[in-house]
Amino acid sequence: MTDPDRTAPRAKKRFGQHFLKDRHIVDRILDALEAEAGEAFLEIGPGPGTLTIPFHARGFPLTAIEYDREMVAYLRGLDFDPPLELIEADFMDVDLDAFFADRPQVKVFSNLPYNVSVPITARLLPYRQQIPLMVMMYQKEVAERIRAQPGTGEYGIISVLVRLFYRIDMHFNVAPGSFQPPPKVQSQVIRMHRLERPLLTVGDIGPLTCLLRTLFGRRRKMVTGVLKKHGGDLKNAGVDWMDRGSLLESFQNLGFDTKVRPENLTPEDYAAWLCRTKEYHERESRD
Ligand SMILES: C[S@@+](CC[C@H](N)C(=O)[O-])C[C@H]1O[C@@H](n2cnc3c(N)ncnc32)[C@H](O)[C@@H]1O
Repeated sequence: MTDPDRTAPRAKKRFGQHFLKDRHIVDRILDALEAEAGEAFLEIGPGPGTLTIPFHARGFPLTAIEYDREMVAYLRGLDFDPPLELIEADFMDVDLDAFFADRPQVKVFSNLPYNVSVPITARLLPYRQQIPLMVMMYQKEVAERIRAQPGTGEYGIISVLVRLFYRIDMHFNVAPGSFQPPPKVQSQVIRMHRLERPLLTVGDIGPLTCLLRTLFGRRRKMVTGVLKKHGGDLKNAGVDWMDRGSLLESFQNLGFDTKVRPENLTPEDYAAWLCRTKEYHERESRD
């Protein structure tokens, strides 16, 4: 389907463009999607179509969102049959409520622009019910943060948020030489499979993120101390039940060590804590 007369635009630094040139890595990413008939797919940042063209050739419905107008024009000039649905936009501005309203289940893949890889990932999480699987390439350190174990220096907000809803069941490293131009950093692809039963069953990402920001902003301090001192910040969380008193009461009630630090609580601990906090608040408001 490619038009041999057309030359892809040159990579631009400001869009984080490092194009995959290693066909073996391209195939590994596309195979990791475990695409099946009837499924729909979203690619973020197709660039010149490195992943897009071979994936489209596999015959699955694909939507791609690309910010760089020049890349969009280039892709539009290629003869995709059936046509590729291409949205020219900054992914961070796309109306995802509208996008996912029309598409009940969409597998997502991307060789992410590294400067916005975490915000893009965080922006997808509220739509997890529509996203059964993601295969994403990150700067290696970022992928390792997402995969990090509690108690380690890498473990943080994005590790908790992703793993409340997804199981990371596959990862592999990609060397700078697999890209054109080569980035200065190592890369890593991770596959995230949605959990059949999400760990978090109350509230949503917004309030939880507010709590995690308050805590991980002082990750070496004790959770109880941080809450006593900065729990007032949670007014901005947007839910009435996540108040300092309910959080402290349920924390104690769950039997967590009062000396524990934010980085020592697992995603399961955070989920249980939030659930108990909501129950506690509701009981208090009723009585
Ligand atoms: C690392 S390149 C990957 C290109 C191609 N998919 C590949 O694997 O070779 C990242 C792509 O994301 C695009 N991009 C950067 N920021 C974006 C944003 N905010 N929204 C959508 N696309 C973006 C870039 O223009 C670029 O095409």
